[in-house]
This record gives sequence, C-alpha cells and structure tokens, in this order.
Amino acid sequence: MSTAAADRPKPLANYPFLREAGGLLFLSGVSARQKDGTIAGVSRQAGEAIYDVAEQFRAIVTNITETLRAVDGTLSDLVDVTIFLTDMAYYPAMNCEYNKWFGPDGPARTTVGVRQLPHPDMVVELKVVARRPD
Ligand SMILES: N/C(=C\C=C\C(=O)O)C(=O)O
Repeated sequence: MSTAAADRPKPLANYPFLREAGGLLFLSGVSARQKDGTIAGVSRQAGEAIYDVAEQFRAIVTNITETLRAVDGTLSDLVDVTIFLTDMAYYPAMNCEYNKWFGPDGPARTTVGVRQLPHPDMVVELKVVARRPD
C-alpha cells in the first residue's frame, strides 16, 4: 500500500502518514499545518494570536481526506477518532464543526485536553483509525 502520493504537509520526523495493520489504517497525528508550513486558523491582532478552532478542524479534515485519498479511502472509512484540544474552552466550537462532518453513526470518538501540541499555534490535533477500503 503506497502512502507517498498524499498531498499533505510533510511529516515532522521519521513517521509515515499512515500504517496498515490487521485491515486497519492507523494515521499519524494530524494538525492544521499546511504544506507551506503555516497553520490554518490563526490570525494576529496587535501581536496577539487569535485561534479559530473550527478552521483548524476543517484544515485537519482536509489533511485526513488527502491522506485517505492516497489509499482510495474517504472519511466514511474512519472508525475511531481521538481529538486533542489545548483548551477545553474550544470544545463547544469544535463539536459544532465536528457535527458538520460526522453523524451519530460516524466513528467512535474521544476528546482529551492536552497542555501543548507540537507547535504553539496548534490548538487541535486528531489521531484517527480507518478501516482499509475494499
Ligand atoms: N504526528 C506528529 C505531529 C503531527 C503534526 C502535524 O501533522 O502537523 C508527531 O509529532 O508525532
């Protein structure tokens, strides 16, 4: 299974976009980082960072979609999602965006609060598992 074609920001270290095992696809953690290195959903006002968790979430969904596309998969193949938030104050807005993408029959989901993600402008990161497309 080739994963090299994914139209995704390059990994930050020596890990693959995804790894297959037992008919499942385990994707490495995905942020809103773009191919040019910027992070979606961040603006600055008077030097202060303003974070849009919904925009970051949408960018993550795009990154996941691109990763799955490389193996002929789609978001409907997701079976498990873990969401990392740097502040639970983002939880309601994240849920609102989440519900635009996934229904009650979507993947199992867990959300946890974390102190930091790999870049200070990342406020949300997803770790997902998908079934291997037929
Ligand atoms: N998966 C990891 C980072 C992902 C960052 C990104 O997608 O921008 C990691 O460090 O393990």
